Amino acid sequence: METKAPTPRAVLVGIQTPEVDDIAHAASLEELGRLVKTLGYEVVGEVSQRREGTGAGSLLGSGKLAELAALTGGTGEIGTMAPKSTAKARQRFEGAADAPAAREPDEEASAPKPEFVIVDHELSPSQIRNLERATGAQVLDRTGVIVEIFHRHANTREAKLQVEMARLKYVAPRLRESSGGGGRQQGPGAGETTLDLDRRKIRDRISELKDQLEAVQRDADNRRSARRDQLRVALVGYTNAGKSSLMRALTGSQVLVEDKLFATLDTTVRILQPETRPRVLVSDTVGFIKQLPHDLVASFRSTLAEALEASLLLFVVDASDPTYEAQLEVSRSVLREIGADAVPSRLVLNKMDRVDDAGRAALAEKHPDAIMLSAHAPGDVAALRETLIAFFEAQMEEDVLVLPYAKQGLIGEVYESARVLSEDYDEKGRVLKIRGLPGAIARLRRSLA
Ligand SMILES: Nc1nc2c(ncn2[C@@H]2O[C@H](COP(=O)(O)OP(=O)(O)OP(=O)(O)O)[C@@H](O)[C@H]2O)c(=O)[nH]1
Ligand SMILES: [Mg+2]
Repeated sequence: METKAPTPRAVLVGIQTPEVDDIAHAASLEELGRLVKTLGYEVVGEVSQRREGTGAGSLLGSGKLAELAALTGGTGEIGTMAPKSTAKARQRFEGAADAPAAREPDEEASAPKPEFVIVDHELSPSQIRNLERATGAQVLDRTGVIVEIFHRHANTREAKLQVEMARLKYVAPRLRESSGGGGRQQGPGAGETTLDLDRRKIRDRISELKDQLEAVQRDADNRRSARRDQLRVALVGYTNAGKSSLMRALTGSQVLVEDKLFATLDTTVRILQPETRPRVLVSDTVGFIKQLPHDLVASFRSTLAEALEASLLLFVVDASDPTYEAQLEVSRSVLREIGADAVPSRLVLNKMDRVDDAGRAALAEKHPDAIMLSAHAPGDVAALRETLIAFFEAQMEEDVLVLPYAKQGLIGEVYESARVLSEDYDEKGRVLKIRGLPGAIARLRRSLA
């Protein structure tokens, strides 16, 4: 009989810095917990502390560190390499404002100690080392968790290459001498430590990955440019906002919907249903999250390119989430970073079925131009479809094209990219009155010339 590997257990650690309010701090830890669950770990405890910053060598004050170590079965000591503790004034702020642990660990005597400490901030390699010494557990930071999720769930070749690259870039500075290693290499490359060697291997692999990625991305760019001038809407927004749910409802496609962070890691493109002429393409994209590691932003390239080339962005927001504004700001800033803020956009306040009347009124006042809906309400989705169609209709122009008899093969392309209002024949060829986006009409003219 096969026995299932036990679920790894993890303790979460969060620092509440002075600029973060209680709601945001709790939401951040809750989100971290969901990320950790996505990794398949069980969260068994939480240690939280108010501090001026997250830069201290051991992250936590000594008391909190001891509390954490008690949970994981560590010594609470980081040894001689630990930097000195904080200044007096800072200790006073921290001491006064110490938050109690939000969740108590399992008291079951027989329960195994958690093997992981997961910290809600980006840690330096030395902070990770210090925390591992003190807790005896393996330490991961938020970035590490996100990189790991992407690593496990990436599907397409492009996503896999990008994630491997992001992962290596994350791992390289955190490499340390293995306990047996640290000696000098013999033979070629002598004088290099094993650590240097590992780092060099990683550098080589990264440049190899870069080449492969460029090739894959050229293909993707070609596929995208074939879709240029088509009517394209991209669903963008924070993870778990309901983008894939809307995608399903709008296109009748079976994309994955899950109450899980980062359910979608690849971009999908489907046709708006019932189909229009010309048809509207809808893209579902990977969700954003706060403190997205920079190298992973690059790995969102396909999603972002999809967004950049869309005619319209729908910013999907979970309006029932108390921190929705911060989430919206995260999505906006990622898109701003790549210049997609020039693309016309509409705010979509989703999950309105979970918002009460007072909340609805407040949202309507704050975002008068937003589309409020529930992806689960067919009437709402039909109204959104009409809104999309009207958006494109307003940008379309009418024109007359002549399709020479020698180029009748192109008739399919005309019907694909524009709406044909009438067809006539004269001595030059087929005369088509069409309605479509100016870009699409210009492209048709070029291929007919
Ligand atoms: N109550 C309610 N739940 C919704 C609504 N839209 C989506 N959900 C739920 O929210 C969860 C996340 O939905 P998804 O569509 O997977 O969200 P997503 O934005 O694609 O998430 P990622 O792919 O992880 O970025 C699922 O459990 C959905 O059933 C809605 O309008 N109302
Ligand atoms: Mg999704």
